[in-house]
Amino acid sequence: MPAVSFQQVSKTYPTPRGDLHALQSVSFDIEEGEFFGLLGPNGAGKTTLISVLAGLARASSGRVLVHGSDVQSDYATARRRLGVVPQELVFDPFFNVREALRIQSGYFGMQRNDAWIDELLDGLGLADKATANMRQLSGGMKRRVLIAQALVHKPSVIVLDEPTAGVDVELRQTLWQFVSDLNKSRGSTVLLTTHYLEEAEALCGRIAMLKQGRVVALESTSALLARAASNVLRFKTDAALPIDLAVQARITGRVVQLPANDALAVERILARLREVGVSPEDIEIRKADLEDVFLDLTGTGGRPGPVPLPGETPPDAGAADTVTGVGARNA
Ligand SMILES: Nc1ncnc2c1ncn2[C@@H]1O[C@H](COP(=O)(O)OP(=O)(O)OP(=O)(O)O)[C@@H](O)[C@H]1O
Repeated sequence: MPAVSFQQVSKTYPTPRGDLHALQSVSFDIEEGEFFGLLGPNGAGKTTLISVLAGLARASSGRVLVHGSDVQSDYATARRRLGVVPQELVFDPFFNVREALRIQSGYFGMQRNDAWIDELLDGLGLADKATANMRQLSGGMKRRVLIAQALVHKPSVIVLDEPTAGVDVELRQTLWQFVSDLNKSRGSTVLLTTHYLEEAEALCGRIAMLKQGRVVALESTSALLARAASNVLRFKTDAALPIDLAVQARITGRVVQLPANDALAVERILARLREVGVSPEDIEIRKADLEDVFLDLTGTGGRPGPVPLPGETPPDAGAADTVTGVGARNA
């Protein structure tokens, strides 16, 4: 039996400008013990799908099962098996960290849960904050508590909705270490949405990509990577690219990246640049990554969210991230 089964899930929001189809017949299963990634550009429907799974939103049609229990008709059983880490920082300011975790355990009818609470505090780097009031914690520490709260009832399915958006590298590493350990040692199923494609590539065995509420890819991470052009030519330039290259390029500020499978493709690109008088700087060839596939499939012409990949220029730092941006920037 799958850990999670999405069956023909649709969700429509009525808006003043007509119905908005946030999810359209989304169907896929997540098997027990999988580390599964849900990716998609902003507005693709990731949070809506997770809200339906967590019983926070009702699907307009279709159904979602958690270990066979329907999240609507058998909410309590399904919810017990889910540990959902929300995007927003919501917390009760009146309690200290340990109290908050004990109260959360109580919601699930778990008494004497302190051994597990200690393990969570240790694993998430919160051991010295156990008696700190929630109000006194930094944003990063509060996020760690939210994660601990989601895991306090030992759920078999862990759902992480962009848990590392805007958090520092240290927390990201602590979190991934901890969740990977749970996945490997306890066999927990993990469903992760993230804007960091590198993270999905490193952690997820299988990935679903959503675009405008529909599944556009559902494959193992390695199969998705195999879809990418195997090499990418990367260089810097201030000049405008000729349109035939611009339409294939991924551009971040001065950095241009073009699919180039073999030496001949590299030569052709360089010859074309010479022809139009563009001199590329810092030329290198790298292996294609998940972002290349993502851009190909979702056609967003940019990365999937506002968070830059490590080592890249943030999109709001004057970078033109789309093909049309090339013309706009360099025309
Ligand atoms: N309560 C709502 N009422 C109307 N429209 C909504 C509501 N919640 C979400 N939407 C719309 O549904 C679509 C999917 O939104 P959703 O938040 O699920 O996307 P997402 O993939 O999680 O995006 P992001 O990466 O930005 O978080 C968007 O067009 C969004 O504007």
